[in-house]
Amino acid sequence: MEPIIQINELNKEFKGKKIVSNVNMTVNKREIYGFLGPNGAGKTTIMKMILNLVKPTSGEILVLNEIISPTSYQYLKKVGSIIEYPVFYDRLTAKENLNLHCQYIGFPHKGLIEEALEIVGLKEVEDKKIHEFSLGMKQRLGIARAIVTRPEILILDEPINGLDPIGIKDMRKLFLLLKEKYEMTILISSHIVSEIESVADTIGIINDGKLLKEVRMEEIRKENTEYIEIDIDHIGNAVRVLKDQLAVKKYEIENDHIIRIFDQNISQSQINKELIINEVTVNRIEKKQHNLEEYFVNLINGGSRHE
Ligand SMILES: Nc1ncnc2c1ncn2[C@@H]1O[C@H](COP(=O)(O)OP(=O)(O)OP(=O)(O)O)[C@@H](O)[C@H]1O
Repeated sequence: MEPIIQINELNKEFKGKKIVSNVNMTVNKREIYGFLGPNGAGKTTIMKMILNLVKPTSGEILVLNEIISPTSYQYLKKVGSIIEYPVFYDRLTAKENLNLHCQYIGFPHKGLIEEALEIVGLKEVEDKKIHEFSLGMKQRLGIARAIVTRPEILILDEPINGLDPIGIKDMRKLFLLLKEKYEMTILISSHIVSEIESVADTIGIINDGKLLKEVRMEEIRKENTEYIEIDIDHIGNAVRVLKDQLAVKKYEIENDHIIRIFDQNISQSQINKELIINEVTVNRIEKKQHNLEEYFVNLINGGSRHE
């Protein structure tokens, strides 16, 4: 894996208030990096620092092996982005908007405009005025604008926010196309796990300006496939039995009566039997599937997982 964005010990303060704290992050070439965190976690601020729109208080950002300084701008030719909501001229058509953008940035290859519209699925409506566009169409046009120069890196701030289920599905397809066919590296922020769970290769989970975890999706899928959830009366006794009699190693205490067991080599019936023998009342025992949503919520809330 080849790092394409590398962030080291990044900090940002606004008027003495820490917004980003000691963030270390690596986005690898040709991956989709899902940047997950609740509203106000600091995602946009970090994206703006990568794009040199906001200056870090301290720390280092490397993009395509170049250390970003306040005067770096050449690298931006290789980076496309949508930060916050994409804005267009409402009375102009989709194509006219992209034409204007290319003139503005001095990009001469007009042929690529048609191609960008084709890629995002807006070729047929290129002559429609923007005020007739839906939110999903505007988001796709934003992406067309961001990819018209064929950047190596695409930075998208909440591109799925507010879209309907079909719009979300189309967007996911588009991300995969851009990664696979056009070999782009994509950094996407979101506060809704399910929006990017299926397309992300890596996720970085951020809360309160701190990167809590950076992990490959395949690891999460492997780690969190199935678990057994038990509802018991006596948490202390149950934990003792699980550890001493069954050598359970990976478990999580959800609350004062629910435990989740992640060890894959211990069966539901073994657990049930051992708890009953040891006089722990089992109210419920069942197999469940862990999903990223729970993983995310658990991390944000500082869950009590034992390994
Ligand atoms: N220019 C600024 N001056 C002061 N505070 C700021 C500024 N920009 C951002 N902040 C604050 O920094 C924090 C992080 O904001 P940021 O927009 O980076 O979060 P986010 O994770 O992108 O959330 P959202 O999805 O709501 O945009 C917020 O508390 C915000 O109010």
